[in-house]
Amino acid sequence: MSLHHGKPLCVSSIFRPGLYDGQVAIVTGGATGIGKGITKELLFLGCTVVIASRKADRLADGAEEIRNWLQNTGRQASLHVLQCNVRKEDEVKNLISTTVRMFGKLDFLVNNGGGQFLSSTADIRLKGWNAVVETNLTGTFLLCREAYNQWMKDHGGVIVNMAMDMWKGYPFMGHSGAARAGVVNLTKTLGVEWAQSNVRVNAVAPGSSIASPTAAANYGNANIFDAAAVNIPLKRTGTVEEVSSAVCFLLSPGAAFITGETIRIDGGQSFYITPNFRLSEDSKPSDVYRWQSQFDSDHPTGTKSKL
Ligand SMILES: CCCCCCCCC/C=C/C(=O)SCCNC(=O)CCNC(=O)[C@H](O)C(C)(C)COP(=O)(O)OP(=O)(O)OC[C@H]1O[C@@H](n2cnc3c(N)ncnc32)[C@H](O)[C@@H]1OP(=O)(O)O
Ligand SMILES: NC(=O)C1=CN([C@@H]2O[C@H](COP(=O)(O)OP(=O)(O)OC[C@H]3O[C@@H](n4cnc5c(N)ncnc54)[C@H](OP(=O)(O)O)[C@@H]3O)[C@@H](O)[C@H]2O)C=CC1
Repeated sequence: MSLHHGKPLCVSSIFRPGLYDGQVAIVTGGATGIGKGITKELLFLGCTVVIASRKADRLADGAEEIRNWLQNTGRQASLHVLQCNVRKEDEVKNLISTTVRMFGKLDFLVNNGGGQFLSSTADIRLKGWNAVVETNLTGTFLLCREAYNQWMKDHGGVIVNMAMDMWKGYPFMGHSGAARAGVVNLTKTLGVEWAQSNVRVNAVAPGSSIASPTAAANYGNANIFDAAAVNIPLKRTGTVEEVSSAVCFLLSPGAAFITGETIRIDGGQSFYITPNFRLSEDSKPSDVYRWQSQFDSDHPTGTKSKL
């Protein structure tokens, strides 16, 4: 552990201190989980960060925790909070315009906010489908469009979007898998369309394995991510910091010649097995998928692992 102004430096970033001095970023969903990790690293590297999501109490609690944490590293936080539901066009427009008005610029946009619920696709109601697609795909589109039109078109910038391990489809998350595949495709398109404005657009695709209390709470099981480890070639779950460092790389000049790309952060999981779901032992080839959860005691996935 190193010391900074006599205080223990309790975080490490592989990037040089001050890398993002004077830069301004928006991180959606920046008060929890992966977004909080990204916010911390950007602040640590000198960036001004605006975190934005739906719930004011979450934003306030997250901001307080982040400020306290940053103080312990000996740095001053330039952290700001704006409420925004990415599904609402007027709120997205307001988030971008307020940020540009307050800080005079917008260098980075991290479209991290999002999520879904588990359901067999046959049981998803239209309202639920729309909620997930609007959150993950339409919200990403709206934020990209507004960031570009209101600032980046004339000044350049970098955008990082959020995908997931939907490469082979995503049983029981059909809505989110489809939306995230759309995000990957949109990322390629924008990488080409906006290159003329020196705007780079990339994405990260975490495996189903980045543990955070808020993410796990969404599925009603605090250990839901741990159960994924057995199907990950690197034999462990990932951390929010490991997503953050990939995002910070994509935002950095080190990635100046990378655009339209999606980086997998999944310990090799997506090259090995479809996440978390498997055909039941008695299924015939024509059978529909039957969900066997990692927690199904009759068929614990772990005992079937060949690794
Ligand atoms: C074993 C291994 C596994 C392993 C599984 C591990 C997964 C790891 C991979 C991915 C990890 C992550 O993404 S972790 C991130 C997790 N975090 C999140 O998901 C947070 C954000 N999510 C959400 O807010 C919600 O899920 C989302 C649906 C998107 C928005 O909800 P809202 O309440 O705002 O939406 P509304 O517009 O009110 O519409 C809600 C409608 O959605 C549907 N709906 C919502 N929740 C529902 C539910 N639980 N079940 C059915 N249907 C539901 C209903 O139709 C609702 O309508 P009514 O019928 O009228 O009520
Ligand atoms: N954890 C994992 O293994 C994986 C996560 N992901 C994705 O990474 C991102 C971060 O997830 P994670 O940190 O794990 O989970 P969290 O549940 O902690 O984070 C989700 C964040 O998104 C925000 N959010 C959700 N809906 C909206 C909305 N409509 N408008 C604005 N903000 C919204 C939430 O804030 P609020 O409730 O205040 O709106 C919350 O801060 C998500 O997109 C997630 O789906 C992808 C693959 C794997």
